[in-house]
Amino acid sequence: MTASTIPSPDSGDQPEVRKGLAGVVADVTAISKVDPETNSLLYRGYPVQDLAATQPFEAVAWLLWHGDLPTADELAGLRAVEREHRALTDDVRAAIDLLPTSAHPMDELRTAVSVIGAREVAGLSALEAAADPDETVARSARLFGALPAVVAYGQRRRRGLELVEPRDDLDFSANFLWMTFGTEPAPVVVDAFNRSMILYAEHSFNASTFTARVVTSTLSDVHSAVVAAIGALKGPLHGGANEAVMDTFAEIGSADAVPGWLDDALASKRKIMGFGHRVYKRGDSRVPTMKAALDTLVEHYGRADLAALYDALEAEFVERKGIYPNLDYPSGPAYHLMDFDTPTFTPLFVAARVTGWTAHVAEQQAANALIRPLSRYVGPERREVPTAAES
Ligand SMILES: CC(=O)SCCNC(=O)CCNC(=O)[C@H](O)C(C)(C)COP(=O)(O)OP(=O)(O)OC[C@H]1O[C@@H](n2cnc3c(N)ncnc32)[C@H](O)[C@@H]1OP(=O)(O)O
Ligand SMILES: O=C([O-])CC(=O)C(=O)O
Repeated sequence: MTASTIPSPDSGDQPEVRKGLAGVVADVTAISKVDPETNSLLYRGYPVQDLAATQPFEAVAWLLWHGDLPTADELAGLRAVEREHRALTDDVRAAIDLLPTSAHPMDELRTAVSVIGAREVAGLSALEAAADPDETVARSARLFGALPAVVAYGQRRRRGLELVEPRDDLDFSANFLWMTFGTEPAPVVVDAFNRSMILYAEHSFNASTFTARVVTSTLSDVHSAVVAAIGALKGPLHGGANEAVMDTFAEIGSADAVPGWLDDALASKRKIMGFGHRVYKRGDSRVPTMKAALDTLVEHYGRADLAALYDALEAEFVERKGIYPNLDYPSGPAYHLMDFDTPTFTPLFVAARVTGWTAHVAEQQAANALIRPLSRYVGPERREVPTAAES
């Protein structure tokens, strides 16, 4: 919209307000295609379920940033950068240690990214710090390498355990689990975790990605965009729902308690976390793949009771409301079975989504326009400030 087409507040024109920007196409993207009609999700043209079945997460990170799957040399190069940044640095550890152990892990992670970002661009003006898309991708690869140690250390700190140093012989997913638990993870767990990372990596103009693009559009830098995106993802209507799913399961207790619990929840108009989606109205394209990964974990850990609760809530809620699970529904219990603490689930989402966010930051930088929508004013008409005598 050019300045001349902006409706004047006095003209009587009433521009349509799309609450929540629902249905608004805000820009183009070549990174992912979310298609609710075919219930599909493509990353740079590749079906996400095929990537999850065949690729290590590092290769998908490369794909999102560069547009194609990496050659063997490119993958080795990214892995070298990722490994170089795996260890928790002293400044980040000191910043985390300043926070109470009762701080939410998303707040820890947000703080850590702030510290890393300040270090990355120290000495640069704000304009210099913004950088170009290539430098943004380079910084993003370093950040991608650094985040697992923050998540792992946070959980260990809350459990009163010592830091575990990274291992160079493990890939991203296996090393993430190693640093968190200090034991060699079973292949079935690594595989489920790797799939979850790939499924969580990217989803077009969701709220946190759009937040990152808004920040980028002012010519701010990639770490500032990621800090803001972490704030957006924390909310239970978005990434925070994976934690909320597990809280719901804990509240319900067992499969046979589902109908009564749901009667009460719906009577009090509660939102059932892990269900519903702004774009998908007939089911989330990623759920079957994540549910299959969850099934392997249920089998591995012998937790048929959890699977029964999962199935019972899904069946009952879909039958009553016709609203389907989103990705947070299977990933919450999957992370629970892996022994992550519930508040750590959304930071795991961040460790994955940082790849998508930063790919969008680079895309926004390459064809930038300041993001600044309009609002329709509904407050009082112009009035006079009372004089001292009148007030
Ligand atoms: C990875 C992700 O970020 S996926 C999303 C994770 N978030 C959640 O799981 C939170 C629970 N879900 C929700 O709150 C919603 O479904 C959202 C926010 C994800 C999508 O919301 P919107 O597209 O804005 O739809 P909206 O919230 O208006 O829902 C439409 C109707 O369905 C109902 N509805 C939607 N989801 C749910 C739910 N999970 N539980 C109960 N009712 C629901 C709404 O109450 C509303 O009913 P109404 O028309 O009678 O008022
Ligand atoms: O697309 C959305 O609105 C939310 C979502 O599923 C995601 O970010 O993965």
